[in-house]
Amino acid sequence: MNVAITGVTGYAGMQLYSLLQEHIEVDVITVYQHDLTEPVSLAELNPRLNLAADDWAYPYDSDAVMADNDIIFFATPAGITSQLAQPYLEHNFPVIDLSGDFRLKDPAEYQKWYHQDPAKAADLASAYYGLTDIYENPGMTYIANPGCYATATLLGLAPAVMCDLIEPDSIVVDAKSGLSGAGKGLSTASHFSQANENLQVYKANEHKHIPEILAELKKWNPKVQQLQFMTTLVPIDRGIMATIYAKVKPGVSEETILAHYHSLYDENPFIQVYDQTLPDIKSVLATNNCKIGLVYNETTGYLMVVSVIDNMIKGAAGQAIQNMNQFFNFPVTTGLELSQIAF
Ligand SMILES: NC(=O)C1=CN([C@@H]2O[C@H](COP(=O)(O)OP(=O)(O)OC[C@H]3O[C@@H](n4cnc5c(N)ncnc54)[C@H](OP(=O)(O)O)[C@@H]3O)[C@@H](O)[C@H]2O)C=CC1
Ligand SMILES: CC(=O)N[C@@H](CCC(=O)OP(=O)(O)O)C(=O)O
Repeated sequence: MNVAITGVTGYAGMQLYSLLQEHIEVDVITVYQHDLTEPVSLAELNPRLNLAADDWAYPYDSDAVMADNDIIFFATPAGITSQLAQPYLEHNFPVIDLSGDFRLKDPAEYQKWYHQDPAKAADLASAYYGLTDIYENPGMTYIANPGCYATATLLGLAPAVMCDLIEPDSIVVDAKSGLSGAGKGLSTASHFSQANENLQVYKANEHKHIPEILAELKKWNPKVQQLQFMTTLVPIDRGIMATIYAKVKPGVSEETILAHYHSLYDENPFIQVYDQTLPDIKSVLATNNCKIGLVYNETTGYLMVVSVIDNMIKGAAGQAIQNMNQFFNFPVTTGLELSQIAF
């Protein structure tokens, strides 16, 4: 098959390109770039790509994309696909959108959390939220790839919320991310001398993944109406750890909790549940895995869930490929049998 990517000069796009190069169902990857007026050498556009032979990058053109490809991936910032999606939606052409533009269903909510103009309500309604480890795509062509923090948090909470094991108003998430989560652009917070040897809490109660996470939790259990969610920038290249706390419901035992986590995830090749040791970030780096550790505190009645992912893979490019595999009915692990870094 032929795949198109736009945003290959960014972190997520670069990661996606390199994973697609190894995908056995992918014959041709064509890069379309927003600021080109004529084809340029791909090696020149992004010298960091590992190319067997040089290729071309083309000016972005939706007609050319649809004529020559079977699917397009957008690894572009928020506020772009809301402007570019229309032709693909009209033609039911498969899109995997790594940005947040089509994750929320309510345009006003998007405006509130993203501070940008939303896509049309009807277009948002026709997008599918591709949390692939939980949902099966019924064949919808516009796939909104989940956010990185949202993925770690939702996978960590799914059994507890779906099976009504925790008090619905007691969920607190303390999530940490490495710097690649912020993309290639530099800000004061991500400047080396500010980020190195430092921890920075940011976007307190304002993070755009809050409504995304809450929307799914409410679908799973309408009793969940709120979420306390915090994000911290940690001085590592990649990786997310979501440490989640929630009060366990009276009468729910540790064994019951473990049984529900194992029941939802034991058949999933990408998710591992731990009840003795807690997972760390390095153990998922360079993989599409999510490792989930559980600790129950009998004294306080709180469950702590530790959910770790590689933000660039499970949190972005890997999950995007999982969505492509699901859409085209390829085996779920195709192109995603990645070895963790051994150290
Ligand atoms: N980094 C991560 O861990 C994750 C990222 N994402 C999402 O993936 C998307 C890409 O993120 P990331 O790679 O980190 O971001 P980067 O800033 O690193 O890359 C953004 C890419 O989009 C391109 N771009 C910029 N402006 C436009 C435009 N107006 N039209 C089209 N393309 C444009 C950039 O091109 P140029 O070189 O010209 O600037 C670049 O290729 C974002 O929506 C992000 O939220 C999702 C989950 C995790
Ligand atoms: C460290 C860091 O800055 N992380 C980004 C992660 C956002 C992201 O990549 O998610 P989207 O796909 O929803 O944009 C942030 O907190 O905004």
